[in-house]
Amino acid sequence: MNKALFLDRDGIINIDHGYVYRQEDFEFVEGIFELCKAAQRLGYIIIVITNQSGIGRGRYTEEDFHQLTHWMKQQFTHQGVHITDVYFCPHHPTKAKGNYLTSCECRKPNPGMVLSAAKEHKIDVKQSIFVGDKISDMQAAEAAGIHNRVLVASHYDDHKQVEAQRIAKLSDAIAFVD
Ligand SMILES: O=P(O)(O)OC[C@@H](O)[C@H]1O[C@@H](OP(=O)(O)O)[C@@H](O)[C@@H](O)[C@@H]1O
Ligand SMILES: [Mg+2]
Ligand SMILES: [Zn+2]
Repeated sequence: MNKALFLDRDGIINIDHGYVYRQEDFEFVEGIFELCKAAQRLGYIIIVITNQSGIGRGRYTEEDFHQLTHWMKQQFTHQGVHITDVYFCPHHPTKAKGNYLTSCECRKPNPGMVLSAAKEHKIDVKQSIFVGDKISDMQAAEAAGIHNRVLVASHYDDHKQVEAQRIAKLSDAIAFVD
């Protein structure tokens, strides 16, 4: 069984400027490469779990997302970090168009993407860690059975009750990877 570092994307890997889909708007968060390198050294595989309702909302296309993802993975490769897989949810239950308008199992706070990743990559969730910036990340992680949950402070934190280890900035997450 593998253990994984699950990473949210917007707000954790890159600064969440709102529905980012172009390289020029993709700004890496300070400390992300160091966090990934530390996790890799300890034997974690790295999986990205991201809601991309911008696709369903018609702001950008799946092709735009895949192009940006390809580029993002290259940047990690240049830093010596291998991203094993990227899971995304293009849906939204009320704001999306056409077939994207659905209450799916993959959109966080639902655990669908984490569960698919666990199955496809033989991941033991109990040995894994999820780092996110929204309560919905922590809810998805909890529902998937991940105990080691780290919530990085962001303007999204509405201080709802959620069991997570709260940290001020991404670089503090390294302490929870062991
Ligand atoms: O943080 P992750 O899961 O990687 O991605 C979140 C994004 O898809 C977007 O999610 C949106 O929320 P809604 O999807 O509209 O609720 C907003 O928060 C956007 O600012 C944000 O860019
Ligand atoms: Mg986020
Ligand atoms: Zn979905």
